[in-house]
Amino acid sequence: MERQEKQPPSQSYSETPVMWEDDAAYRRTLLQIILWVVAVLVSALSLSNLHHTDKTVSMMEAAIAIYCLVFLLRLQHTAKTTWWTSGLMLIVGSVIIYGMYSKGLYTDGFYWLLLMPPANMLLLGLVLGGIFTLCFGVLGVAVMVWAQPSIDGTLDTALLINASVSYLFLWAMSHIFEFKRAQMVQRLREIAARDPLTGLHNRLHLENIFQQIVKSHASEKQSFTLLLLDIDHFKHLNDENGHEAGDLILCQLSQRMTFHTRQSDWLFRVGGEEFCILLPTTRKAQAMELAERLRNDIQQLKPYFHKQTLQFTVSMGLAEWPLDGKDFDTLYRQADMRLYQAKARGRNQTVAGQ
Ligand SMILES: Nc1nc2c(ncn2[C@@H]2O[C@H](COP(=O)(O)OP(=O)(O)OP(=O)(O)O)[C@@H](O)[C@H]2O)c(=O)[nH]1
Repeated sequence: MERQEKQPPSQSYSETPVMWEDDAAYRRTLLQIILWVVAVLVSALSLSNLHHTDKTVSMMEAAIAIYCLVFLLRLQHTAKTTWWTSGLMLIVGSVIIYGMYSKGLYTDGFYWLLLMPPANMLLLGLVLGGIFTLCFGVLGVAVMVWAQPSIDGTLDTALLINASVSYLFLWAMSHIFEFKRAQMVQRLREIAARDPLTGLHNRLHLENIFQQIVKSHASEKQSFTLLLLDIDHFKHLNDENGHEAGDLILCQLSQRMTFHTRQSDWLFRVGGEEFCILLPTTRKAQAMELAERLRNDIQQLKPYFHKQTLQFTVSMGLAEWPLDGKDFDTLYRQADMRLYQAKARGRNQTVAGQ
């Protein structure tokens, strides 16, 4: 297979949405709690305002309560939670701003506005949450400057400064919290998806990545190959030279695999001495060339361990999508069967079938 120009790493987790539903699940749970709290709270406020103050605000609060209940019903079924959440924050923010503008609710409105930075960050993340926080902050200050003189004829500069500083402080704190949380989630994702010894991906997301590759290849009518690789007589190597020597072999093999593949290929350690490579846009014939190049290279590899040279070989089985199987289980089983054939035929060889 022709070695392609090095591309920017394609194995970024942000490009693999199916892999990381944990973060979405976190926001979903958070949303569920917040929606219930907001629905109950604004219903109570709506009833209270209906009797005491502004009827428009009361109607707006009732609208928020209804929106929350509809959102709660849709939450488990919609993939567009960001749209729904943005809608919620937009309505809540608008009611707060209107409340601040209408004279009677001026002071209360400001306190409610302070909820915007943490709520936006928690529910919408750094970028979208930041945009919402900025917009409502600017609107809040504008409303204070315009509306305040109309109440008593003067502008309370101290109050305006205090309000702005409090808002900015809360925004900064929420931003740092969300930034650190996102960083930690990313780090945990990387740890969870990698094999600590070789640094390759573990099998946790193999099937997800496979589905992703199928999706992109099906639309462009292209093929790709799944390669299974197993070290020959690894138990014997371990028994003869010790577990540490075995670990060294695993690491050297991983390095050679990385060297012989492109950055767009996916490398997994799927078991003790078993590896899987997904080769996008690669037909079996090309994959066979790569496999043989890799096999010959490994055969000549002589890792040095405790004053002795180690030698090992590998066997491989190939299967091409969609020729040898359309779903993950069928394709993997086919490659595994061919790997088994390679072992049965004497090891140190690749079997690709017809
Ligand atoms: N050093 C080391 N050995 C491991 C690791 N994981 C699994 N193994 C060993 O890998 C060996 C696998 O042995 P087998 O499954 O019998 O396979 P094999 O000896 O390679 O035989 P064939 O595959 O038939 O050629 C076992 O001895 C495991 O203990 C690891 O992380 N490090």
